[in-house]
This record gives sequence, C-alpha cells and structure tokens, in this order.
Amino acid sequence: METASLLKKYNVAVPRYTSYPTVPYWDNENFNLNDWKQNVIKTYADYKQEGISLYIHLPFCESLCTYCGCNTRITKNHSVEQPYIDALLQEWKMYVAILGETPKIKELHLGGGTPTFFSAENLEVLITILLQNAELSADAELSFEAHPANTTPAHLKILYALGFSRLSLGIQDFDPKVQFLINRFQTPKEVATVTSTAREIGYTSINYDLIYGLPGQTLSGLNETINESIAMKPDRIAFYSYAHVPWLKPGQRHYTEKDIPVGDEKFALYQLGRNLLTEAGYRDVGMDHFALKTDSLFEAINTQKLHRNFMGYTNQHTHLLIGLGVSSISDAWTAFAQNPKTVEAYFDKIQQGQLPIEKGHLLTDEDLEIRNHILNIMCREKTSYQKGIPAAVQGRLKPLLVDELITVDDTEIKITARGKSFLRNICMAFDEKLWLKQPKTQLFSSSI
Ligand SMILES: C=Cc1c2[nH]c(c1C)Cc1[nH]c(c(CCC(=O)O)c1C)Cc1[nH]c(c(C)c1CCC(=O)O)Cc1[nH]c(c(C)c1C=C)C2
Ligand SMILES: C[C@H]1O[C@@H](n2cnc3c(N)ncnc32)[C@H](O)[C@@H]1O
Ligand code: MET
Ligand code: SF4
Repeated sequence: METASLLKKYNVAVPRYTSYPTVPYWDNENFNLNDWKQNVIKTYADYKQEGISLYIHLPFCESLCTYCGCNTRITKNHSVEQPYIDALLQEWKMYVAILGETPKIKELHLGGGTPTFFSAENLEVLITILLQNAELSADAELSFEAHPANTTPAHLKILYALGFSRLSLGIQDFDPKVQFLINRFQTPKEVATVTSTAREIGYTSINYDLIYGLPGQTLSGLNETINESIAMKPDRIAFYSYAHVPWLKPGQRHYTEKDIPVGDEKFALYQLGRNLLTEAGYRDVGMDHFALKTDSLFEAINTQKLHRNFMGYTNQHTHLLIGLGVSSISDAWTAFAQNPKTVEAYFDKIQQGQLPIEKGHLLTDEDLEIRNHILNIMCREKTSYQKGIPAAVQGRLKPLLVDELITVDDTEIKITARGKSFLRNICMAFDEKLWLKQPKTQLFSSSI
C-alpha cells in the first residue's frame, strides 16, 4: 500500500500508551486508597534492591502556550511557590511513612508546567528537604524540564550541586510565525546560552523537545528549526507529534484547524525531521525519541534496558514510581494511581493529612501480560507469546501484517522498518480493553 493510503488508514484516535490500561480505561470503582497503599508496600518490598523513581509535577507557567497538552496553572504570581513546595514535602512524608523507611532513589524527574518557574533557592529547599528522607543510589539519574526563556545560571548551578546532570529544554519550534500562533517564544540564542552554560557546569545529557504538526508549520520552517537545533548538538531530541485535543485543552482553540497540518502534510513534516535527525547521527529510540550514539538512551537499546513510563523513555527501570504533585500518576507495577488535577483539590487532600489520590486501577493478570507486550513493542520492536498468539490478537494483527508493518511467526511479532512510524497503532492490537469497549466520543489524539 502507498504511504498516502497507509496514512489515511492508520490516522485514527489512538492512546499514546504511556500506561496500560490507558487512563480512560481504569477501573476506578474497584480501586481504593487502602489497596493502593498495600500495592506500594508490596512492590517496594519485592524490588527493594532496585530503588524507586520519583516524579515531581511543578504545574506553574507564566503564560499559556496555546498548543500545550500538559497539566498547567498559569500565573505570574510567584507567591504560589512556597505553599506548593510545603504540600509536596508533606506528600513525600506520607509516602515515606507508608514505606516505613527512607527509600533509595534511582531516578528523580522534575516535570511540569515549568520547574524553572520556581526560584533556584526554592528548588534547592524542595530537593534538600526531600533528600533528608531518602538516599540517592550511586547511579541515580536526576533530571528536570526547563524553559529556555527563564532558566538562569543559578538554576543550573544549584540543581547540578544537588546531583542533577540532565535537563530537557522545551523548544517546540523556532519559526516566529509558529511561535506567534502558539504564544510561545524563545530564540536559538537563548537555547544556545542555556545549553553551553549547562555543559560548562557539567551536565552530561541535554534533551530538546520539538513538535511536528503545530499550527502554521511549514517544511522550510521546520527544516530551519531542526538545523538550528542540531547545530547545538543536544544529546537527545524528542520529536513529538502534535496532539490536538481541544475538548481537553481549550487553549488549542486559539488557532483555527485550517492552520494545523494534518494527514499527508503532517507526515511529510515527520519524515523531513526524521531524515534530518538521522543524517545528523541521531538514531531513533522507540517512539518520538532520538539520541546520539554517545547517549545512555542509545546504549539502553543494545543492552535491552530501554523502558517506557509516564515520563517517556528511560533506562532506569524501577517497578515503583511515585508521582508527587498535581495530576501526577504513580505506578506500583500492579496498580496505578493519579492525584487530583487542580491545585486546590490537591491542597485540600494534603491539608486533611491524606494521600491525595483521586483515582486508580489495580492491574489484573491479563492487564500485566498485555502491559508487557505493549512495553515490548514500544521499547524492543518485538514481542512473543510462549504458548502461541491468541486468536483475537492474530485477527487484529492481520491488517498490520498485510500492510507490512509487522512480521509474524508462530510465537513472535516483529516490527518492520515501515512499522516503526505506526507503533501506537500496533500496540492497539493488544489492547483488549479498547476492543471490548470502543469509546463513544474521541478520547485520544490521532496517531499521526
Ligand atoms: C511533561 C508533560 C507530560 C506529557 N505527558 C505526560 C506528562 C507528565 C504524561 C501523560 N501523557 C498522557 C497521559 C495519560 C495516560 C495515557 O494515556 O497513557 C499521561 C499521564 C497522555 C496524553 N498526552 C497528551 C495527550 C493529549 C494525552 C491524552 C491521550 C492522547 O490523546 O494521546 C499530550 C502530550 N503531553 C505531553 C506530550 C509529550 C504529549 C503529546 C505528545 C507531555
Ligand atoms: C513536555 C513536552 O511535551 C510536549 N507537548 C506538550 N503539549 C503537547 C501537545 N499538545 N502535543 C505534542 N506535544 C506536546 C512539548 O514538547 C513539551 O516540551
Ligand atoms: N514548560 C517547559 C517548556 O515549555 C518545559 C516543557 S513543557 C512541560 O519549555
Ligand atoms: S509548553 Fe511548557 S511553558 Fe508552555 S504552557 Fe505548557 S508547560 Fe507551560
């Protein structure tokens, strides 16, 4: 089949599979706080030697980038920093009490919103107090997301002194026309300055986030954005497909759908980016991510250590991931839990001295098996069934096989080079819950 018709066929609403089951399919009714605590305790005990991962959500941003799909709170009032840090520290204390000891941290990520909205001093207080109730494992990886326009040398220095060695800069696009449409501004010069300062201080891995499919994006504009990005030699580049979900993110109604490249046009942007990145020595790692051969994510492919969680791809797999802060998702391997989505609801629960959990899901044995297949597809480009592929899965794989996105033998499914661009669609073949109950309204962004 021609690329154009493949695109039409596979450009449907599909989850991003940062979890299985995906959030809209969680069985919240059969989930409660006590079960959640028990699952955390058990997974912690079962995998104590590997340590835990921590994700901290810092939701504030000074202005809204209209395309943004993240959980944010827009304000220019920095007095919000202190109470939010207090709440995070109380939440952490509750988890430490549940674990019954100070855990070993293998991975710590500050996401957002904009972590660099907070002053360097406040971030120092947060991390210092948090680490009084934790031990950093010798090979711990500490990372944060940063906005090039407000990341100061003080942020970089203080976080480095606390153990941070990786940062991820949001760029999205350098084209002034696109930046105007998405209300997000930063120049290549600002990015170059933050990058070189970080390198001088000692940061060993710098990631840039770019997006294709943004309103007003053209092939020539994207060509320039990518070339300007590559020139600064980031270790990793996340090249995301723009997720258009205006029913969830009304900010996306600030531009009209006529401005958004879709279908063939969007795929051409993806192919251009992919080619430029590959020519510059970046190798694709799973979905959306590219890394230089010197980066640990690249190494993780060869050593089969690549893993995917709510934060994206990582080589630091722990079975327990605790997410602190508004909207954060925690993963105890056998259960998921999500915090409330507004700062107010989150504060309410913390003030009541309760773990701020709003919903969750306990994984069944079937969920766990499917989750493994989806992780294999996302991270290893293949998966296998010891006792043969179930008939239902075989049926759903057939069209993918005909379109040469996969190869299949008795027990194993492998992704072809062509299939790499359709990983989300391939995962869907394993997603029993989605097939059992097709959504009545659109829940997910389109796959391309
Ligand atoms: C730093 C910002 C984050 C981005 N994604 C996440 C964070 C913390 C984590 C995340 N993304 C989604 C979920 C829901 C769980 C799931 O579906 O498996 C979580 C916890 C999914 C999602 N992400 C985006 C949208 C529109 C959705 C809903 C489902 C879908 O339509 O696909 C947008 C989006 N947010 C981020 C990225 C990179 C991204 C799209 C490329 C950042
Ligand atoms: C954390 C990263 O998530 C990406 N990001 C945020 N919102 C969206 C969206 N709607 N579609 C695609 N990517 C998005 C940006 O690249 C940001 O830097
Ligand atoms: N808020 C930062 C930025 O946009 C970090 C990535 S988006 C969560 O640059
Ligand atoms: S892209 Fe980053 S800075 Fe912009 S609104 Fe989203 S989280 Fe905030």
